Amino acid sequence: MQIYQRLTPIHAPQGSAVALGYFDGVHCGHRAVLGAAVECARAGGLTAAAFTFELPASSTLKGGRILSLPQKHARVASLGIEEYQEAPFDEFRALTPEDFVQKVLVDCFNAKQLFCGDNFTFGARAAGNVERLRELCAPLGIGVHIVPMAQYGGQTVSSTRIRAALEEGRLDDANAMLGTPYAIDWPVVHGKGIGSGKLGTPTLNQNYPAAALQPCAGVYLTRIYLDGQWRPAATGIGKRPTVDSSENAAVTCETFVPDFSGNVYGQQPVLEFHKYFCPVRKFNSMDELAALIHHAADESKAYFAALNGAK
Ligand SMILES: Cc1cc2nc3c(=O)[nH]c(=O)nc-3n(C[C@H](O)[C@H](O)[C@H](O)COP(=O)(O)O)c2cc1C
Ligand SMILES: Nc1ncnc2c1ncn2[C@@H]1O[C@H](COP(=O)(O)OP(=O)(O)OP(=O)(O)O)[C@@H](O)[C@H]1O
Repeated sequence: MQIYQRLTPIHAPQGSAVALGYFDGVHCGHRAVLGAAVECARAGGLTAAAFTFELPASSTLKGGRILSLPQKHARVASLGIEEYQEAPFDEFRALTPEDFVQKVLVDCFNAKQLFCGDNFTFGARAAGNVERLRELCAPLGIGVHIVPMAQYGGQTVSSTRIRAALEEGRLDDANAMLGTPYAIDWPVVHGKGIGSGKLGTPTLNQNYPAAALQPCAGVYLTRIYLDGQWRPAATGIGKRPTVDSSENAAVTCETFVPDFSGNVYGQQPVLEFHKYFCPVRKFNSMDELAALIHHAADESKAYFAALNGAK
């Protein structure tokens, strides 16, 4: 997938089928929109493209990011999108709906077919909606396709609902709406050395950047991609009350990978979250904390053994 970080003409000699939106999480609704653009492009000899944008790290416009950019890109690319435009929001935020259609969709995309959900808005102050998009595109011969809104639990799937589910510890709901497990790939950083020391359970620390959405504190059954294979693991997200009782203790994200030893500092392994296991607690001793970590790791091994056995 070719990624453009500025508003640039893409490679679309026969024109393009373009999916439109922010796509944080690349959830099942987004997949339907992106997938429809890919299908249309393949059937009609067009280039499969997506128009999205990047917000400054400090922006609260859309809430904390569900996925890192590499994770977002990997998921969009896996759906078959060939050309991906991810301009800074400021490059087009002031365009009128008319200018957005001309300068972005016509000049940059050579768009022939557009795909979005019925809540898509565009142009300065989100002045354009899907009816306006249709009005502006009809005289240009550009087709506008509104993809039916994906539902979960009787309500429309949205990035906002997924953020709430992750923050409330409802990982099953978040994963069902995402259509694939929630995952992170933050760089592995050094911890305090307690894990490999007193605790006897070395942990791999992948702490969240400020702009990212942080799921609910807790212990999770996870799997991590290391040295070319998926390995069952157990992850704790929280303030580590057993080892740090200070009020403003940092929240860390630490993963114990049983039967693995290796130096992965600086790498960005993908860590998938499969089950919420239990809350983080203050234990009376390091032995009790170590027992919980081993127990969670055993549960994770059993969970993935059962999952792989069922395939
Ligand atoms: C699966 C798992 C569960 C954890 N649960 C807790 C917990 O309930 N309470 C707690 O204080 N710390 C918990 N932790 C964090 C440990 O305290 C932390 O991994 C340990 O202190 C090592 O820190 P270090 O990486 O800075 O050396 C957990 C860690 C893991 C990997
Ligand atoms: N449930 C859904 N089903 C189908 N398409 C959707 C769904 N949700 C959003 N879309 C469409 O996918 C594209 C990207 O959506 P976008 O990321 O802008 O919003 P969202 O998922 O509704 O999140 P938010 O909660 O931030 O509004 C848009 O075209 C939007 O209309």
